[in-house]
Amino acid sequence: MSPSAQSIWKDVEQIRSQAPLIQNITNFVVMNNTANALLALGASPAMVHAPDEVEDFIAIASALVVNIGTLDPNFVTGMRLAMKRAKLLKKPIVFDPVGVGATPYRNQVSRALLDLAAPTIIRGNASEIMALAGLNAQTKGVDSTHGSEAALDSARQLSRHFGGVVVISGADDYVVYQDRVAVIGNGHPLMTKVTGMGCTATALIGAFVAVNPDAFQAAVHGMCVMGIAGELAARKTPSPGSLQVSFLDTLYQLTADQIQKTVKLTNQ
Ligand SMILES: Nc1ncnc2c1ncn2[C@@H]1O[C@H](COP(=O)(O)OP(=O)(O)OP(=O)(O)O)[C@@H](O)[C@H]1O
Ligand SMILES: Cc1ncsc1CCO
Ligand SMILES: [Mg+2]
Repeated sequence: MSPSAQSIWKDVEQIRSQAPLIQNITNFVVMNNTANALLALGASPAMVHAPDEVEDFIAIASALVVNIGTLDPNFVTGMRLAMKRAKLLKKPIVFDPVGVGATPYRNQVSRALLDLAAPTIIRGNASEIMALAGLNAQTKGVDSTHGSEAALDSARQLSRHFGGVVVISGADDYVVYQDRVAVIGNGHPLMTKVTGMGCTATALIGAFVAVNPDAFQAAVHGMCVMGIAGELAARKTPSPGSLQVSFLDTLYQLTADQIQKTVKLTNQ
């Protein structure tokens, strides 16, 4: 079934009623933002990265989100253990290759993690998706220097190689799986002035894939809700500090009617 306003709302209701536990191994910059976004959506976040406990924790979690934003060797050990165990236990993995392409360390770690345990869903901006697919893409640290459509071929290639869903975020978001592509036109440019909105999108996808076994749908639903909440929040404020707060409030109060009226989703 193609994703639609109705299927988005069905998953939002599932998340609100089930409050799935989402294990996050994520970066120090966004830990608070993404935990609050998961709570506002209705999920139950836990930021757990110590190598000594990640394997035990994934046993009780419904999905694993791995984000390489503030990478260090201890985090990498935790990521390897958690991803391997998640694979074994058939728990979905969502991977965010923050800043890949910027340094050889990020490239090596990302490729090794993907080879160790192929994620269910990968979400990055255009530069990150292109770098991950092996293109020598220009990147400016954690920000993209390309429009999202520039990474479509790379996303298709990654999806074929790892067998999972690939999301390219940006002004338009693309969700790619095999021969399927969905385009989401929601969002607002002010969202790029709040740190970690991409990381937040990845975390929200973690909640959707925890309640929906169709990973393509889950990724589309997560990106739609992200974009809709950002767009509605930006109608209430012109500045990034209050956008961050308004985004959480909007997410918490999101209704089926708002989704229906705001969603800009094209299934290709
Ligand atoms: N120019 C834009 N116009 C409208 N919405 C946008 C724009 N850029 C980003 N967004 C929104 O912000 C979300 C986050 O995407 P973005 O590509 O900026 O992530 P990112 O670069 O990975 O961010 P970060 O690394 O800070 O987490 C997108 O899914 C989209 O909803
Ligand atoms: C700013 C920043 N630096 C490393 S991770 C991160 C959060 C946005 O990706
Ligand atoms: Mg990012």
